[in-house]
Amino acid sequence: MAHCVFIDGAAGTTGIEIAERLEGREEFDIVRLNEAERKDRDCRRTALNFADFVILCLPDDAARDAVSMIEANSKTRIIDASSAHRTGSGWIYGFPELVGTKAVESARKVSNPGCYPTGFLALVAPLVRAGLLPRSWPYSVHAVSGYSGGGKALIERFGEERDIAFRSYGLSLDHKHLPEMQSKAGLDHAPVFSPAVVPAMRGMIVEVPVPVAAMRNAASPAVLREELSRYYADAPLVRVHRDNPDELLLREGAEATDRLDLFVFGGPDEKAARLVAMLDNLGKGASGAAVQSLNLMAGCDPLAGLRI
Ligand SMILES: NC(=O)C1=CN([C@@H]2O[C@H](COP(=O)(O)OP(=O)(O)OC[C@H]3O[C@@H](n4cnc5c(N)ncnc54)[C@H](OP(=O)(O)O)[C@@H]3O)[C@@H](O)[C@H]2O)C=CC1
Ligand SMILES: CC(=O)N[C@@H](CCC(=O)OP(=O)(O)O)C(=O)O
Repeated sequence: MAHCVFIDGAAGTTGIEIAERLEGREEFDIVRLNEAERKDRDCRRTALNFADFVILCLPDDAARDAVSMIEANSKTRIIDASSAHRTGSGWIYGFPELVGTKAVESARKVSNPGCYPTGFLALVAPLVRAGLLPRSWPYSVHAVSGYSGGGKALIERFGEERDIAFRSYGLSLDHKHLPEMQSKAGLDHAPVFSPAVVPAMRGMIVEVPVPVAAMRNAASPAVLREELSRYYADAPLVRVHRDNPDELLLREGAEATDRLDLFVFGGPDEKAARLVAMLDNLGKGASGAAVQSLNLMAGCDPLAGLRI
């Protein structure tokens, strides 16, 4: 029998992309609310408690409210795309490559990782765990994202202000992704995070500079690359590149992808490295990750509906 799935926030950027990935899949029946119902709490409450799986594609407060509407003894299992529960207890962090597929398969409540943390953690967490990068280093993260990362509001803004070439933000140094980056990588300090948006619909580049020669207990770039290759050898969505390109490009009209590409660039003297992740903020950074977790929770082909 098909599993019943309710996407709360189905009219938003992430929700639409999840529905596209589930289109035509026989394993799932999608519960749909019409325009008049989709923000009605009673209609949502009914759907939230009726569905086998609920995927929350809502702002944080609305996601918390949705969770509060699910009855304690309900059979409903939850995937929350918002940042409301990422470091919350009782929630499994929906990054199977880092937490293990089994943890996601059996979870009742999964919190989808943030888009920037997906890139940061994919690079740093396995290396810190392996003792090849120190926990105590004050890391920094530089990242650029396509404007769909900011949902409908930012898509609309970039549609109107066509002269924005680069938007640096997070300038108060309290970006909501910091707790997740620190805790899931097991770091002593939150990184200094410099996010920016460029006039491309989707895609992102997340970079962590590591001055290995100046760090205690840090391995060479070649060893870091080797460890990432080993760690992700059986991860079908993640590719660790051995042959580094001369440049990395985000393209305005980039196709959707659920892949995560990782690079370790090292200088000729191997004294420093640039760890770089490229991904689609709406792919492995949001909707693709939600479908990946749903596949595991529902016992389906782990790659069904994903674009790799
Ligand atoms: N965009 C991205 O790349 C990523 C997004 N996320 C997270 O996913 C979540 C959704 O983001 P995104 O899709 O980009 O945002 P959007 O703003 O594009 O979509 C949010 C949707 O939620 C609806 N909504 C808001 N409040 C309620 C409510 N109380 N009840 C029902 N529906 C409601 C909105 O309705 P309306 O259409 O009327 O405004 C909208 O359709 C957010 O928490 C975001 O941070 C996570 C990773 C990446
Ligand atoms: C470009 C842009 O605005 N990006 C969003 C993050 C998108 C994301 O990962 O969202 P959540 O963590 O909220 O789920 C931001 O910086 O707030």
